[in-house]
Amino acid sequence: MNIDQFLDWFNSRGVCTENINVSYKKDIGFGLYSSKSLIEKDSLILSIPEHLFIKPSFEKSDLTGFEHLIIYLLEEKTNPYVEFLRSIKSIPKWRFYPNDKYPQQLIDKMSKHINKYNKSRNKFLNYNDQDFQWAYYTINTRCVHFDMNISSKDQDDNLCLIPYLDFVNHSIEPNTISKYNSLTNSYDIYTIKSINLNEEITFIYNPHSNVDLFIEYGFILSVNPYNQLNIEYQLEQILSNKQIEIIKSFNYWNSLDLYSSNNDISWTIIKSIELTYNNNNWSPYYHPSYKDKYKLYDKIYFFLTIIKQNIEKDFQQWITNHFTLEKNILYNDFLTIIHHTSTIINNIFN
Ligand SMILES: C[S@@+](CC[C@H](N)C(=O)[O-])C[C@H]1O[C@@H](n2cnc3c(N)ncnc32)[C@H](O)[C@@H]1O
Repeated sequence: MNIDQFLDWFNSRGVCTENINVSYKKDIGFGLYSSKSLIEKDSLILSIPEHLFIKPSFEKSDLTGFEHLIIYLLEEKTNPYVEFLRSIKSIPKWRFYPNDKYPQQLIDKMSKHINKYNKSRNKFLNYNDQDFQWAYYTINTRCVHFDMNISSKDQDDNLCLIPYLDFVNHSIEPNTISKYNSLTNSYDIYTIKSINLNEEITFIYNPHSNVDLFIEYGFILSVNPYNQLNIEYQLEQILSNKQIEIIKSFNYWNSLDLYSSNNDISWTIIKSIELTYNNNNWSPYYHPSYKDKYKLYDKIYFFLTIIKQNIEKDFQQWITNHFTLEKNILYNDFLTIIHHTSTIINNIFN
């Protein structure tokens, strides 16, 4: 089914789309664009009624809501929206190149992603790989959060697919927000800026870093304030197993990320680094002693130097014909975070 047939069907459902055009662009795929000369800020531009949502059925209790939606896509043969979705490619590009020597920062998250994928894949062995991949990634890249009013608060149970709303692309400087309206039982899009003719309508999916966007959706942004650098495996290199156990026992082995826009460095990271030189008087609760201030400063600085060297090495090894642009952007993202963190450290200690 092509886009015009889908839009004919969708328009026959009675949704008002007079403010909006659907267009296709090479790098971003389909998207929604303003068809009015000017749409004012705070306008309701699209309202999709709940009866058009595709929600998980929860017929089988061993499946998550996400997996129920996969079954729906695989089994549904008459819904024109599902027919149309079959023509859209949603599989992130890196899944086609498993032999690239990706940097550790990507590998850690890719492994988590693949583990989750395989867990679902093993529950659906009666479908072939190609169909399953299509259904899995269609849900993964297009569903939205929706409170199903069930006891489970797991995000994989509280989601749905919303035809047409799923044409909206992601931006970190969006011109709309979308939310469920429980008075009208519809998912609504409101402008948060005025929008000119032909301007793309965007919202922010989530404050995703470029690594997350690359892995989950297959694209990255040239500028992204939500970038982060996970330093778990780097900390594992400077801490002994016993020290890691201590950190974990206080529930500090989490939020081990450096950020490109935060103006602080996380307490759990400071405490982890302090432990490398202060085994005897270390306490999880108190600030590092003032007299050791410069020691801590030196250790953090040294640690940042090691992280930088590891990243440089990792990216040199990532020889790729498929991701030249992504490689450059991600490399610069990480160096920017390290530089930003150095500046924070300087401000804290000097
Ligand atoms: C919810 S769909 C949006 C509609 C989609 N473009 C389409 O062709 O149907 C999400 C997918 O759109 C693409 N996308 C969304 N925002 C993007 C962006 N800022 N840059 C590049 N691709 C984007 C990615 O392929 C992502 O997996």
